[in-house]
Amino acid sequence: MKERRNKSYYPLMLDIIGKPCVIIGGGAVAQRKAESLIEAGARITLISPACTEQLEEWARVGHVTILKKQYQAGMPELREALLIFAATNQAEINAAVRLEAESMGKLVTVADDSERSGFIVPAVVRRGKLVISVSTAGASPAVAKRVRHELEKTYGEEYEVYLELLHELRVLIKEKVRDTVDRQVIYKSMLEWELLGWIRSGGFVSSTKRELMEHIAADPTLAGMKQLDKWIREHSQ
Ligand SMILES: C[C@@]1(CC(=O)O)C2=NC(=C\c3[nH]c(c(CCC(=O)O)c3CC(=O)O)Cc3[nH]c(c(CC(=O)O)c3CCC(=O)O)/C=C3\N/C(=C\2)[C@@H](CCC(=O)O)[C@]3(C)CC(=O)O)/[C@H]1CCC(=O)O
Ligand SMILES: NC(=O)c1ccc[n+]([C@@H]2O[C@H](COP(=O)([O-])OP(=O)(O)OC[C@H]3O[C@@H](n4cnc5c(N)ncnc54)[C@H](O)[C@@H]3O)[C@@H](O)[C@H]2O)c1
Repeated sequence: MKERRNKSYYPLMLDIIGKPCVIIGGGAVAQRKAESLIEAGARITLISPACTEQLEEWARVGHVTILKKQYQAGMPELREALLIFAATNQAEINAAVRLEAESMGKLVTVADDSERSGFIVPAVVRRGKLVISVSTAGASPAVAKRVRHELEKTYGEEYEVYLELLHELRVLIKEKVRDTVDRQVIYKSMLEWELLGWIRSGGFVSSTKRELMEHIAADPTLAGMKQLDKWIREHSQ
C-alpha cells in the first residue's frame, strides 16, 4: 500500500441527493459532517447515544434521522448506506465501523484515522454552481480552512449570478451556433466581458439580462460578441 506522503487522492463531485449516508457519533465532528451532507441533500441517519443540540434541532426539522443507540455490528442502516462516517471519540469503535464498512465494499471515512479512510472531506466554498474544494490530504485541516477563507474573499457572492447567467448564455449559444469551434471561440470571448463588477455593483438587473440575451440571439457571432463587449463597457459604468 502507498505511504501517506505519496497518497494521491482523486477529487470528484458526488450527486448524493436522497442517497442514504450514515454517521456514527454525535459530537462536533459528526455535526460538521452532517452539515455538509445536509447542504448536498443526502438522506442522513446518525447513530449515537448522545448528540449536540444542533443535531437534535436538525432531527426535529427532518434533516437528520437520529438513532439514539450505540453502534453495533450488523445494523441495516450501514448495509444500505452509500457513504459511512465513523466519527465517535472511541478509536476502537471507529475502527470496527471501518472494518464492517470495508467488508461490505462501502466507502468509509474515519475521523481519527485518515490513513485508512476511503475518502476525506475537503473545505468548501459554494457560490451557487461554483464549488471550490480545498484539501491538504489531511496534512493540516486548519490550512485547508484558511485557504477556504482566502478564496471566499476572491470569489464573492457575485459568482452565483455570474454562473447562472453564463449557463443560460451557453445554452442559448449551443442552440444558435451549429459549429463546435465557432461555439468555443464565442464562449472564450464571453469571458472577456466585464460582467462581474456590474453584478457586484447591483446594476445588472433582470431587464439588463433580457436585453443581453436578445442581442446574442439576434447576432450569435464573434463580431456580435465584440459589439456586446463594447455595449457592456458603456452600460456598466
Ligand atoms: C476541511 C474540514 C472539512 C470537514 O470536517 O467538514 C476537515 N477538517 C476541518 C476542520 C478541522 N479539523 C481539525 C481542526 C483542528 C486544527 C487541526 O488539527 O488542523 C480543524 C480546524 C477547525 O476546527 O478550526 C482536527 C482534525 N481533523 C482531522 C483530524 C484527525 C487526524 O488528523 O487524523 C483532526 C484531529 C487532529 C488532532 O487531534 O491532532 C482529520 C480530517 N479533517 C478533515 C477535514 C480531513 C482532511 C482535510 C484536508 O484535506 O486537509 C480529515 C483527514 C478527515 C475528515 O474529517 O474528512 C474542516 C474545515 C472546514 C472549514 O471550516 O472549511
Ligand atoms: N476529522 C476531523 O475533522 C476531526 C476533528 C477533531 C477531532 N477529530 C477526531 O474525531 C473524534 C470525535 O471528535 P468529536 O469532537 O466529535 O468528539 P465528541 O467527544 O464531541 O463526540 C463523540 C461522540 O461519539 C459518540 N459515541 C461514543 N461512543 C459511541 C458508540 N459506541 N456508538 C455511537 N456513538 C458513540 C458520543 O455519543 C458522542 O456524541 C475525536 O476523538 C478526534 O479523534 C476529528
